[in-house]
Amino acid sequence: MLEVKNIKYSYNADYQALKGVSLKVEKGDMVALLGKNGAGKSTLFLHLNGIYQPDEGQVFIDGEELKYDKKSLLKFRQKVGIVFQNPDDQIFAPTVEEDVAFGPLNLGLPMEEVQDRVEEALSRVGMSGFEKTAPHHLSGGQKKRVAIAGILAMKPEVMVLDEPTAGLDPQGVVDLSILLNELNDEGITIVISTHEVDLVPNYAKKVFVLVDGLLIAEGTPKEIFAKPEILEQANLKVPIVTDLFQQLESEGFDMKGDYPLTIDEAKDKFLELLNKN
Ligand SMILES: Nc1ncnc2c1ncn2[C@@H]1O[C@H](COP(=O)(O)OP(=O)(O)OP(=O)(O)O)[C@@H](O)[C@H]1O
Repeated sequence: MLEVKNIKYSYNADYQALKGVSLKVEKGDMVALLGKNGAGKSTLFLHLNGIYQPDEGQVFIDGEELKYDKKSLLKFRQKVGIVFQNPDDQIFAPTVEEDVAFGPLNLGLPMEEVQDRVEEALSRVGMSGFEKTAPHHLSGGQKKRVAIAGILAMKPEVMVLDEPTAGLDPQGVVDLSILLNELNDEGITIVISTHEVDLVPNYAKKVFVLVDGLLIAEGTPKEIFAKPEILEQANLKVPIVTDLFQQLESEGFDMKGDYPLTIDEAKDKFLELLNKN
């Protein structure tokens, strides 16, 4: 439903940040975009609702091409909401509630509906009670939650989150993973960029790997984390539990090529190995 075709983008004449990226995200999917610092993840995301216009290539939603006139952009942005890497780039209103209300008000929704959406969005990110607070009095993690609420209040079909866990405390990371899984279960398509490989298998059905402005691989987390050459090229590591089982294999445990990616999978594998010995 969200499709990018051969996007090229240069910030200046001698540096091309995206060198021809194509990808498709199916409706209802939850995907992760992995890549080292400077790979082009944010640049790609800023194309997904027309903040950047590519030098070449196109972006489509539900088969409809994004044009860069006001009407097309507005329509596209109702469907695709982006949570920026830095919440200070997103939050600008004098109070939290005004900030979260900004998008729904711009859609021309009645005041009562706007208030309901603001209340619900703040509650879902654990920020009820901060309605009247000035955003610059919030911590980094709290600002991130408000930025997410602002996009949630728009009720988008697709949510794009650029490193959403950066700046969150450990419980905040768990809460966000749960929220994203809930939103995905409710039918929202989710695209996330991250460096946190330990979390990826907990939510991503599919992973894309970006290296120097080019996608070099796509597949399930199992497929991607089983390819050391891809991980090395992208400066990525396997999840820590996978690393543990790879080390156990070198101590003589037979993994049959199947390495756990999550704590739950690791627990099952341990029990299986213990029962055999
Ligand atoms: N506004 C800009 N002007 C010039 N170059 C830029 C600009 N923004 C990004 N770049 C360059 O484009 C490349 C891709 O940057 P981008 O921010 O998309 O990477 P990223 O994968 O999101 O990195 P990170 O993981 O560090 O957030 C980098 O080499 C970066 O220096």
